[in-house]
Order: sequence, then structure tokens, then C-alpha cells
Amino acid sequence: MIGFPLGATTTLAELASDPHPRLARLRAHEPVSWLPELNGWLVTRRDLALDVMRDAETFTVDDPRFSTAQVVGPSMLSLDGDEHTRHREPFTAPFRPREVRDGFSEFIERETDRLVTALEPAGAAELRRGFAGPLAVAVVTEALGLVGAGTDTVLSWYDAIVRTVSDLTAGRTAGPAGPEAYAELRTAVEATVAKEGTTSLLTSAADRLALPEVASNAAVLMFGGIETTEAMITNALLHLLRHPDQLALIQADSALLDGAIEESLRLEPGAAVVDRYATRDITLGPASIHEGDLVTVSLTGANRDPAVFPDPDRFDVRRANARLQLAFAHGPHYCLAAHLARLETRIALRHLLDRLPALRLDPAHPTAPYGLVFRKPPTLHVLWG
Ligand code: HEM
Repeated sequence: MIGFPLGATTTLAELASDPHPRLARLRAHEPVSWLPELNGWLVTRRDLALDVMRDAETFTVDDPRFSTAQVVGPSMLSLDGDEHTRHREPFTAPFRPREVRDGFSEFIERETDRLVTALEPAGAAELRRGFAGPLAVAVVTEALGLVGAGTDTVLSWYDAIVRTVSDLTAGRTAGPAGPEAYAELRTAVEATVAKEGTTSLLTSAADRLALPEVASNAAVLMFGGIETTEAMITNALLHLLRHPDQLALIQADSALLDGAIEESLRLEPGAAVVDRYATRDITLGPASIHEGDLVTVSLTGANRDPAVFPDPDRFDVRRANARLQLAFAHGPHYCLAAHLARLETRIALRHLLDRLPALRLDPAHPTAPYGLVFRKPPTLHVLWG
């Protein structure tokens, strides 16, 4: 594809390590660019990103190349149109703002308290694996309400399925662990739905969907809720600990905590990109897209668009329009559990900052966000006391 010199020299390695300078140049000069390494288009301007995510008829998720669907079957994440609505509707009720508050606050408070109490005496910890990850798994396990499956089981399924999806995405042949884990999840879904007297998200979904469909969507909830929430909490902590002036602002006025969370989602969305496939030839900005082309939306690029966010690289917990960030996507696939993820992160940060007031980064373990699709610091070593 000629006419996209910046795209031609953009590497996936660069986008995984420090993407922001390159995304800024792409946004300014090639807001829809052809990246040979991606074998697809990359959209970096916010208005064009919205155009793509709003128009599911032209830019669909429903394509055989979508690797998650290859492992867990069709689900709300891999369908569009009426089929998408049919799969998504049965799961929406518990994730509305009021239902989230009433249904999850107490559990998250208790779980966070337990995790911080276990960490507190040591005076030091690695908070990604030691705090954010376990909290994310516990909340998803609670949300699914599977009979006979605790956090360890859910985590082992999750690890196996993620490995298989990554293998398929990278063009490697995948071993049997992913399909085996998915089969166990399906059995647990069936047992949950069959057990009389249980009310769970899954039992009510089973009134409207066939069992294999319930299982596929349960896998997507598990998928959607672990990696991304771990990233959301870890990234927010890193932003605050790197900016003591901003941390001092929220310590003086806890009402600013929500602004800090939105601002962190804006600067480093835990899911950096979403993929779509063109269903027809179409012109988007400077690009002539062909039917079948991969169109990747860079949420990270859109979130630093200076047309909407002045001084876009600055972490500013008082930024008035930070909520216009697109970390939870937009349009029909807008994250089903955004309110839950926000509640979880708010409670997690409040407990850590209240109970470990001298919390600071450990200078012996420097860290930075990393990742092409899911972005977060690989480790977050901190000290207190
Ligand atoms: C409890 C935590 C979470 C759960 C259970 C969850 C679940 C889901 C589900 C089921 C979908 C598919 C919706 C659909 O296709 O109609 C979705 C979409 C999405 N979620 Fe979440 N999510 C969680 C947290 C997060 C977090 C923390 C982020 C980012 C920081 C995030 C980012 C996204 C994005 C970008 C999409 C759209 C994918 C696309 O358009 O292709 N999610 N989520």
C-alpha cells in the first residue's frame, strides 16, 4: 500500500514498548494508516475511531480471523447486529450502575480488605500479581457464580484459554489445554444452570440462550474481566505513584479519585486496541479500505487526540473531560462491565492509599507499561512504612 510512509516504518515492537510518540505522528499525518507489520489499517484519530466503532455494519467483529471465537465459539464479543443483541441482552441487568453498587460493593470491600491485610506487615509488595490480579479474578468469579468453581479453578481456565488464543493469534498451533479448560467451564456452566434454587447471572441467561451460548459468553466475561481489570488497577496506581503532586491532590480531596481513574484510563487504556473487519469498500479519512481488510482502532491513539484533550500527554486528575476517553470502546460493543471495573478500581485504590499512606514506587524495580493489545507494567513493586 503506497502513500503511508509512517505506517510502513511502524513496528509492532515499538507499539508494544513506547507507542505514544509514534501514535502522535501517525494521528497528525496518517490518521488512518496501512501498517504492513499489522497487515491492516491503524486508526489513531478520535473522531475516526468513533466512526469505526459506531458503524458495526461496515466494521464488524464477526470474522473467522477473530481468535477468541475460534476457541470459545460465537459470543457477544464476536457477533454483530441482531445476533449480538440476542447474546448480550441476557447479561446486561447485573452490570447496570445501581445493580453493580448494590450487588458488588460489599464483596469488593471485603476482598480488598483481606488482600491489603495480608500484604500490610511486609512493608513491600509486587502489586500486579499480589493485589490487582487476585482482586480481578475474585470479582469475576463472584460475578459468574459458578457452582463448584472457586478463584483458583477460574484462574487456571483463564490461563489455559489465554495461552491458546495467544498461540492462535501468533499463528502457532495450540495444544489441548485451552479446549480442555473450556470444556470444564462448559460443564460447570451446565451444573450451575441445572442446580435448582441457584440464582446467578448464568441461570437467568439460560432462560434465553442455549447452554453452549451461555458458556461462550461466560468465557468472554472471564476473559474481559481479568486481564483488563488487572491492567486498569495497576496502571492507575503507577500513574498516581509517578506523580506525587497529583496523588497529594486526591489525598486532600477524595472526590478527585474518579478523575484520576478516568485520566489513567485515558493515558493507558488496559485494552489498547480493538479489531474490526470491513464488510465493504469504504473511504475513511485518507484511506481507501477494501472489503475484508482488518481495521484496528488504537484506543490509546484516540485517547491522546489533542483536538479533544489539550496537552494530551499530561496526567491531570482535574481534567474536566477525561470521561470522554474510549478505554471501554464505544458503540454496540461498549464494555458490558465498565461500571463494575470502575467500582473495583475505586475501592482498590482507596483501600491501598488509606491503609498504606507512605505508599511509593520501589526504586530498585523500575517499571513501565508494556504490551500491544493488553498494556500494563509487567510488575509494580512498591514500598510503604
Ligand atoms: C469486571 C470487569 C470486566 C468485565 C466482566 C468485562 C466484560 C466485557 C464484555 C462481556 C465485553 C463484550 C461486550 C460486547 O461485545 O458486547 C467487553 C467489551 C470490552 N471491554 Fe470489558 N470487561 C471488564 C473490564 C474491562 C476493563 C477494565 C477494560 C479496559 C480498561 C475493558 C475494556 C473493554 C473493551 C475495549 C471492550 C470492547 C471490545 C470491542 O469492542 O471489540 N473491560 N467487556
